[in-house]
Formats: sequence, C-alpha cells, structure tokens
Amino acid sequence: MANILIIVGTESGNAQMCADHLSDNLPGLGHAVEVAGDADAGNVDLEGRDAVLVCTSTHGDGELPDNIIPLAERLREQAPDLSHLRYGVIALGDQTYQATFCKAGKEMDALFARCGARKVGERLEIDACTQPLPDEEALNWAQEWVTML
Ligand SMILES: Cc1cc2nc3c(=O)[nH]c(=O)nc-3n(C[C@H](O)[C@H](O)[C@H](O)COP(=O)(O)O)c2cc1C
Repeated sequence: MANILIIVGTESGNAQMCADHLSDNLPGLGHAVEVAGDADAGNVDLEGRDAVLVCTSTHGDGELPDNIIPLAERLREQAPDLSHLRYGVIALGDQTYQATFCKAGKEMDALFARCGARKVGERLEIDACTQPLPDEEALNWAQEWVTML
C-alpha cells in the first residue's frame, strides 16, 4: 500500500476536481490518499512523505497557479533533499496555448527532479480542448501509476 500526498495547483477548480476524484477512488485499491488543496499546497511537509502526486494546471501565459507558487519557490530557493521521495505529475492545460502547454506541470516536474526526487511513470498532460472529463483521464492514469510505486 502506498501513502500518497496529492498536491493541487489550481485557479478554477479542475485540478482540485481531479485530485478529489483520485482521493475518492484510490483508497478502494488499497492506497491511503491525502489532498493538499488550495490553502495547503504551499506549506506541505515533504520530509515525512514517500509518494507525492503533483496535480496542477497552467494559467496566465504559462504560469503556475497562485496557490502552488510558494511550494515552487521553496523548492527553487532551498533545494531540499527529496531523494527519499517518489513523485508523479498530472498537468492540466490547453493545447491552444501551444508554447506554454502544461508549462506549470513541466516546471513542477523539473523542480522535484532537481531536488533528487525519483519520478515514477511519465507525466500525464490533460488537454482541456479535447478532454471534457479530466477527472476520468486522471483516474485512469493514476490506476496505472500506483502499480509502479
Ligand atoms: C486565463 C487562462 C490562461 C491559461 N493559460 C494556459 C497556458 O498558458 N498553458 C496551458 O497549457 N493552459 C492554459 N490554460 C488552460 C488551463 O490550464 C486549463 O483550462 C485547466 O483545465 C484549468 O485548470 P484549473 O481549473 O485547475 O485551474 C489557461 C486557462 C485560462 C483560463
């Protein structure tokens, strides 16, 4: 059984909806899930964790959602040793933004890697333009992801 912390970066709720769907369904597969949403994402304690799933959208012109910026800054400036951590990334975006498609998810992915965390699976990129059910796509991906932990 994995003990998973989902860290949400969201502006308008889609990433939160995906995280909530995972937290409703993954325990049925034998995994413990905790969600750090809007207010909590910046302050998460990563020391006592072994598996993290970053679930973030991209806003503005390729920017991070406001609520996850404090975590990104902490990782960038303090570069904590996260070699004990396994992580995955669900990036929500929209392909019509082309050059900045899922840029926030890519940025969080790079920050965790730079701190020594071990990536599990390939990053999921959900395109709002073609996917009306992001929570279903996230759950399909996560059901595979947990088997690799
Ligand atoms: C004002 C605005 C700017 C956006 N900028 C980007 C972007 O630069 N790149 C991208 O891939 N998606 C972009 N998106 C699409 C969002 O990431 C996508 O709609 C996502 O599902 C929103 O998730 P959220 O509700 O969790 O914030 C933008 C959406 C809005 C409304």
